[in-house]
Amino acid sequence: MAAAAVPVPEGPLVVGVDSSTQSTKALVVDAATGQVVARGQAPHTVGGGAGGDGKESDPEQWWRALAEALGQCGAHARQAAAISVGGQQHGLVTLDTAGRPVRPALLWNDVRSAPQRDRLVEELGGPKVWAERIGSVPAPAFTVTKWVWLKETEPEAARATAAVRLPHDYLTERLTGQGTTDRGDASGTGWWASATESYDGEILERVGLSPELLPRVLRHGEAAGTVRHLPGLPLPAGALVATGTGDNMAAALGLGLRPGQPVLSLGTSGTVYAVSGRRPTDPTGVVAGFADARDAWLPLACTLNCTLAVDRIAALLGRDREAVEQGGSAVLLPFLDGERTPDLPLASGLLYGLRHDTTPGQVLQAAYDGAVFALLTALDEVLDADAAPDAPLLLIGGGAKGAAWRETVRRLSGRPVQVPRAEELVALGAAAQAAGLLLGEDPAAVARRWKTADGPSWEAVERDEAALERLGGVLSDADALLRRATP
Ligand SMILES: Nc1ncnc2c1ncn2[C@@H]1O[C@H](COP(=O)(O)OP(=O)(O)O)[C@@H](O)[C@H]1O
Ligand SMILES: O=C(CO)[C@@H](O)[C@H](O)COP(=O)(O)O
Repeated sequence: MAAAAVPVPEGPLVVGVDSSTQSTKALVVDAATGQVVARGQAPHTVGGGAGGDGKESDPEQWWRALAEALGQCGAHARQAAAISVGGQQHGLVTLDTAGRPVRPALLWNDVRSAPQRDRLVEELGGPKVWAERIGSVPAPAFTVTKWVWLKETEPEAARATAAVRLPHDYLTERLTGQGTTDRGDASGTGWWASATESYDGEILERVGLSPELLPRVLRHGEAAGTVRHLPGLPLPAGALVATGTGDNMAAALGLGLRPGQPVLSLGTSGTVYAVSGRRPTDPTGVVAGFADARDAWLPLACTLNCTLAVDRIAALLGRDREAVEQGGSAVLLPFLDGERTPDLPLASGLLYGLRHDTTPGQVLQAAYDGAVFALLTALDEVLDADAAPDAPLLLIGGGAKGAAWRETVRRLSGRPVQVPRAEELVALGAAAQAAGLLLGEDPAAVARRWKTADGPSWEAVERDEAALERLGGVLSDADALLRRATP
């Protein structure tokens, strides 16, 4: 059978980039119709740092991966009129006076700054003060905690730092030559106050970081600049560059979300979020009070252990990731990397409730249950009065392609589930932002016009209360163990 021909593009072409933990994905999209005309993907390496217990990546590798992913898009990328970069949130990129990385970036899922986080939260007056001012009680994911860790652990690297960037800022700056960021990604640093929508001078002073080292925060709809003459990068010089944003904010744009529509994203991180008109200020720290990429808010909860953790358990059991079996009493808390939601940065994985008749497939199902339970518990906190209790959960991220993930979410949430056919929603959101800038349109309206959220849906099933109760019970009874580092 002949391959289906890609229709001739109607409108100008735009590029959307997702620079995430595991890889860079690039899409070339027809701005008029949302048709993806070309795509590329190149992997990243995540290392453990000097002690082996961190999560670090080389920003130069992200840049090379971007060039490779764009290269795979062939001639289409060279015809793009605008581009935007969505990136993994929170990562600390430190640059020297020549704009080169001083050291590898500290990633969002590196929990080594947990002691610095605890101290910082107390020093500023406790969780409530942070929540009111910043919008979030920082987790060790937040950039501010990583900067303090760097100053204490590698003071020479901190001294050599002439600029501090987030992953998407770094890539955008390499495209334009301008140090810029946006309010969405800035809201995950811990030094951008959601109450005033500006950098917080007192926090910056407390952590010894000059505001001059930080990028300018662009407003929604502003341009970051244009693509410089960059030989070797298959993009036309002069193409418009949009602000870019954090990956979750980009996915929210990519879905054209309206307030209160709940999203559950299954990737390296698990996230649950919704757009809201109200600025979040959750003093428990479960809900991060991020800004979205427009002018609203994006209350969000994030877990560290999602698809990679469950895939690891499947590999340990020697099973395909779909080879789950129902039944039994096993409970698995898959906190292989420590955990952020619940706030247990030192935790490791825990398996409980084994019997002679427990099967490997049941243990694998228990890993899915543990990962999804943490997200659904947080979802209740993320959603506010805007949210309809029976609204379908939009399931996105690499895991949304898997039946075991989808069925676990249905069984533990009791909600209808919809899986958008469009797979790369972060990159599509970035493309919608680029198209919005180019055409002078609201990027969320662009995504709605592209019908990015369309896809099959599954009805609600009865919630598996027994499984939820078992998981909740083990989580609270094992609290002391989960707060301890493994010897
Ligand atoms: N067909 C599939 N079924 C289930 N999970 C999948 C499938 N394909 C990819 N994945 C999962 O998707 C994950 C990557 O998701 P993605 O959203 O691309 O991650 P990230 O953006 O965090 O790098 C992988 O860890 C893998 O477990
Ligand atoms: O830390 C968070 C959100 O607060 C993560 O969601 C990161 O933004 C990483 O995303 P992925 O690489 O898993 O997409």
